[in-house]
Amino acid sequence: MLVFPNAKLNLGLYVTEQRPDGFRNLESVFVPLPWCDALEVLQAPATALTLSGIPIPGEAATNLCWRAYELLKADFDLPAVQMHLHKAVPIGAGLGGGSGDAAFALRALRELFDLPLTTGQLQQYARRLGSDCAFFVENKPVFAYEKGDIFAPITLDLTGVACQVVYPNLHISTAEAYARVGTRPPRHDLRQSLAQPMATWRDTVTNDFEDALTPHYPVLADIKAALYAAGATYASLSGSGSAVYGLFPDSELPPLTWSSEYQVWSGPL
Ligand SMILES: C[C@@](CO)(OP(=O)(O)O)[C@H](O)COP(=O)(O)OP(=O)(O)OC[C@H]1O[C@@H](n2ccc(N)nc2=O)[C@H](O)[C@@H]1O
Ligand SMILES: Nc1ncnc2c1ncn2[C@@H]1O[C@H](COP(=O)(O)OP(=O)(O)O)[C@@H](O)[C@H]1O
Repeated sequence: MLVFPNAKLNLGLYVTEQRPDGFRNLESVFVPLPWCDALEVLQAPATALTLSGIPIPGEAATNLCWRAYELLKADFDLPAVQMHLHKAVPIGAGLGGGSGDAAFALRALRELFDLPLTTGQLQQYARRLGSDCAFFVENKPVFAYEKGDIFAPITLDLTGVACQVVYPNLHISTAEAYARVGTRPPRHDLRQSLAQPMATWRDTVTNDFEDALTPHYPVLADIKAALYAAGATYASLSGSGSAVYGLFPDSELPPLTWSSEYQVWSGPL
């Protein structure tokens, strides 16, 4: 079975409270971003994971695809599988690339072996692999809260919106980003703000990580300014960075030229 785990973007992100379990409560809107890895899962005589594309730090057994398999194997009599992951989504980018791989591995294993798991049950497994992993089970725009793993529906019309995502070859780990950010009450009602015309989002749809990280990584502000200068209606850091994206509602992407060291994805949302 061949699947294409996509990434995500955050439209606004408020880090609101410290939790007793050490995590933070947040509020954000997650939307699927069609920048994809490729993952093949086949029944095989012995379990193995092979990798290509962007190098992923750590042993195969720490890879989120492997951990997804181990998680289900603990509860179901799964046969051995051969998995191959081709990595294209940058890591440490705030694009949830690893989380997407994990959730798509869970989904592929459920389908391949006909596991009797509801969407809610699969989301519970996904939550054990990472806070934003459960989002990729349904993979549709949601308002996310608590650890970013509880969802409420949101209506968001992004038809005709073109997007450019710029990864400045800068790995910011999620743990580092959370260590640098404080907590504060939400600055706006995100769902209300996103219901207004996109031209108003610049002032109301903000990401707390952007304020916390930009003083340490000025390149983030430079990319955002370049996207606005090129005509973006809205631009922001995604998640805990370091990818910055611009939205262009008339489907027209600007002829922007970025450093050859950057990775850039452009297309409709
Ligand atoms: C910031 C967000 C926003 O969408 O995404 P990314 O930018 O990483 O894609 C998420 O909260 C990232 O979720 P995820 O990447 O799954 O994080 P996890 O593996 O669960 O946690 C990594 C570390 O981040 C911190 N963490 C994570 C989530 C949360 N709600 N509070 C936290 O404090 C903890 O220090 C934790 O040890
Ligand atoms: N399949 C995978 N793809 C990407 N990162 C993975 C994967 N498996 C484990 N990881 C680990 O997860 C971390 C990054 O996850 P990722 O979701 O890409 O981060 P971010 O959302 O911040 O860009 C890295 O420490 C990486 O080693």
